[in-house]
Amino acid sequence: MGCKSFLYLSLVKVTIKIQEQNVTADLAKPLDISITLKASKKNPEAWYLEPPVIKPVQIGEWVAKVSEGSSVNFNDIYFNPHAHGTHTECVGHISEAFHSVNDSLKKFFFVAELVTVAPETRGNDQVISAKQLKSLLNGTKPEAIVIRTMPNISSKKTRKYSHTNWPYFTEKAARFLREIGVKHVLIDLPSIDKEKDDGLLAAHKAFWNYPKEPRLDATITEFIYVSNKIKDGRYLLNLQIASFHNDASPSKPVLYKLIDDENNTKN
Ligand SMILES: N[C@@H](CC(=O)c1ccccc1NC=O)C(=O)O
Repeated sequence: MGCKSFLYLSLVKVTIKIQEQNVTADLAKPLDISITLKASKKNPEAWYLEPPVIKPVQIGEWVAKVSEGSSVNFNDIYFNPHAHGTHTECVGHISEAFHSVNDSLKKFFFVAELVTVAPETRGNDQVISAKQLKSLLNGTKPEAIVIRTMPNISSKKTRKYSHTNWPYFTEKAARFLREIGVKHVLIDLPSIDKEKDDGLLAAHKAFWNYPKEPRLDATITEFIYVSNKIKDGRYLLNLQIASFHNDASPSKPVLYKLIDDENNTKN
């Protein structure tokens, strides 16, 4: 019969225990901090690559596009996880030995601290320093940190970053995060390191403790975008990747506001 029933869930309250902390979040209100990958000039770019390509498979006369007579839309996608949008990487990004991010990230919910930082000027560079992170974290030692850099303009979602010398972490800043036990760093820049650093990757190495004792379970997520509507503070983070056997994968980090959070003074 024509009877349909819909259930509108306006509040989906979950309480989970993470690292001995009970946190309650409303899963009906996701705050998506990923950038949508598009095959257009509007997609962000870094590392000197052209935009991604999404195009129908073509075999002889057959074009896999419904509007061109195919029964299905069936696209090939060409993109680079590091250059074209939100992605999560593991130490395999800088190691001689192969490591897959799909083996590094085995849990998907974390308590995360969202902080906003205005990088400091050092010569011709803009840097995020250990002192700034220390002061923003104010003694908290989160499992994940989400960093929103200032100025936070929505053009970050479409910016062409190649040759722009974007702001980056000092080596000390990355080491500080490792030392306080942060496992997952998320940032709204193409890299936590300086664009042109002659292959030094000092912050990546410090964060992963590479090559001394590589932290195989630590990840770096780059190219996120955190709307100005989201306030600094503690959140439940759901960090999901596509299951690629590769050093990096496109990812979808989503924040959930915590309800009645006694440990959160900010939101
Ligand atoms: N900064 C490095 C290059 C680099 O880091 C890089 C190059 C291509 C694709 C990704 C890179 N790093 C990403 O985190 C260099 O100047 O050699």
